[in-house]
Amino acid sequence: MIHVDQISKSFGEVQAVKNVSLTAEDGKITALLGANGAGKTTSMRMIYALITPETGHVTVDGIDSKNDPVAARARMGVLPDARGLYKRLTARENIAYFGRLQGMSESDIQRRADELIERLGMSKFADRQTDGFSQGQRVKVAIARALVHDPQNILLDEPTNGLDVMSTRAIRAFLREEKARGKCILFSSHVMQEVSAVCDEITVVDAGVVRAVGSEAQLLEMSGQHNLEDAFVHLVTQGGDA
Ligand SMILES: Nc1ncnc2c1ncn2[C@@H]1O[C@H](COP(=O)(O)OP(=O)(O)OP(=O)(O)O)[C@@H](O)[C@H]1O
Repeated sequence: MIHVDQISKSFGEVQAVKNVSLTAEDGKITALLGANGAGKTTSMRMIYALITPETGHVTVDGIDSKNDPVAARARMGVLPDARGLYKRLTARENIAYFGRLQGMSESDIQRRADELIERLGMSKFADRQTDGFSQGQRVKVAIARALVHDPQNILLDEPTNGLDVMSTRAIRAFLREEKARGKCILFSSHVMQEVSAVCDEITVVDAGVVRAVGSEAQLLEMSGQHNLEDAFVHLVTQGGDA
């Protein structure tokens, strides 16, 4: 479970994130939904302890990430916005390398890599060097690598950005399976269809501020709209209340 309490971050004159709070529960998929520049990536980076918030704090399974960033990070698997892979390594070797960084045994790494390769539909390219991989292939490897240690909390920054329908569906199905296993999943997106398809809870951010929090049904009700896109536009232009 991830609890975010009033985090803020500025870059010079730009207040990228202002007092953002949210809770992502176990067994649920929670979205951070916002337009370009809304502050999603900055919020995610603070949540996964890559940058330090100027105000507020983040707890991951009750661990304060400012006090104990190493323990907090160990509880998370992160697909960051930059998905750099080691080009000379194969997909399987990229996954294994992360497993070693997590201190896993070789037998556990092998078992887990096999499982992730199968579940994410990577068998055909798992033993190829990742140099030249398509975007969808790269994202799958990056997800498998991030989740090699089977973390309780799964954080993904725009996971299906630029992916085709088959890759998008494979990732959605994977996230639903992880949710069924009781994992806490938090992802950022600007794609209404995506959020609508998989999310239980949605936090709407705009200009660094939380505009609304609720299920899709609740957001439709509070905005008086009939679909998430219209609700989103209404909430960010009318300034809905969290
Ligand atoms: N390193 C940085 N230096 C300066 N400004 C930054 C930096 N990182 C983010 N910002 C600014 O903070 C604001 C929020 O950016 P952020 O990347 O968090 O938005 P986002 O919601 O992830 O957007 P997108 O959907 O376009 O990726 C933007 O105005 C952006 O220009």
